[in-house]
Amino acid sequence: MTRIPTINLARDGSARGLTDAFASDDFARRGFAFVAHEGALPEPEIVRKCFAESRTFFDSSDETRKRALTGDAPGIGYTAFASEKLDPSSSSVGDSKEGFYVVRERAKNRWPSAAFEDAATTYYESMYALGKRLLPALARACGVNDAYFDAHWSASSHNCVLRFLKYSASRSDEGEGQFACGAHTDYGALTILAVENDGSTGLEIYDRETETWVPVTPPPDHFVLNVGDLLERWSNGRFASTRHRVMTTGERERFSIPFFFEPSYDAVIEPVCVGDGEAAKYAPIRFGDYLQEKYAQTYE
Ligand SMILES: O=C(O)CCC(=O)C(=O)O
Ligand SMILES: [Fe+2]
Repeated sequence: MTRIPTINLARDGSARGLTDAFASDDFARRGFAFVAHEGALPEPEIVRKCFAESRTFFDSSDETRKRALTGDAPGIGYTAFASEKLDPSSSSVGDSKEGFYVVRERAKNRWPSAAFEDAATTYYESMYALGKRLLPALARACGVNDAYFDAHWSASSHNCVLRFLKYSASRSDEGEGQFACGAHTDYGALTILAVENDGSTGLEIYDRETETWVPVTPPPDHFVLNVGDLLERWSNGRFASTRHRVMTTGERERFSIPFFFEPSYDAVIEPVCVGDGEAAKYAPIRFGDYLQEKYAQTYE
C-alpha cells in the first residue's frame, strides 16, 4: 500500500509538524509527500497564473517557441517535442512532451514574453523560498543541526531549476514503448511539482513491494514533493529516490511545472543520517562532480 503523507504548512508548518512528516516511515520509504499550496506560497494564485502563461507559450507558433531554443546552452529555454527519452531502454520513441527551462541567473534565461517572465520569476523565487523552509525540518529528521543544509543553498549560488512541461494528447502505451515521460528517478535533491487540478494526473510511482506502477493523485491545490538521487545519497539511503513516470490517456493535453531544488556546485555531499555503529555507504562528493558523473552515466 502506497501512503503518501500530506504536509500543510498553514496548519502544521511549525517545526514539529514538518519534522514529523519527514521523519515518517512512509516518507522515508517512498520519498514522496504532498504539500498544500496554501501556507506554502505567499500567493497560491501564482500557480494558476503560471499554468496560464505556460499554455499561452506552448500554444504559440512554432516560430515563437523555437525563438526560445538555446542550442548553445542546453538546460535553458525551450526543449522541443520528443527530444528526450528518460527511459531509453524501454522507449521506442521520444517522450511525448516539450518543455521550457528557467535557471537562477536571470540574464541567461530566454523569455518568450514579459508576462511569462514575470509569472515564472515570481514563482521561481517563491519555490526557492519554500524549499529553504523545508531544510531545517529535513535536517532534524536526519539528526543534524537545523542549519546544516542552509549554507549549501545560498541565494547567489544554488542551482534550482524551474521547468514548464506540456505533454501532448497522445496515448502512452507501455507495450509499444511510448511514454509521456519514461521511468526515471530525479537526479537531484528535492523536486516540488505542480500539476493542474484535473483529477487524474498521469504521474505514477513504482512500488517495489508489489512490483506495480501506482498512480499519484495529489489533492487539489497540492504540490507533489519527491526525493531525488542526491538526497538519497546525502541521507545515506534513509530517504528513497523512487522511480516514477507519466502515462497519458490520449484524451487531453497535460501541463505540469516541476521545480528542481538543487544546491551549489561546491556543496560537499557527505552522508548524514548515519546511525551509531553504522558506516556511511557513500564517499563525500562535491555536487558539481556528482553531476558530471551522472551525465557521464546517462550519455555513455
Ligand atoms: O510531469 C510530471 O508529472 C513529472 C515530471 C518529472 O518526473 C520530471 O520532470 O522529472
Ligand atoms: Fe521526475
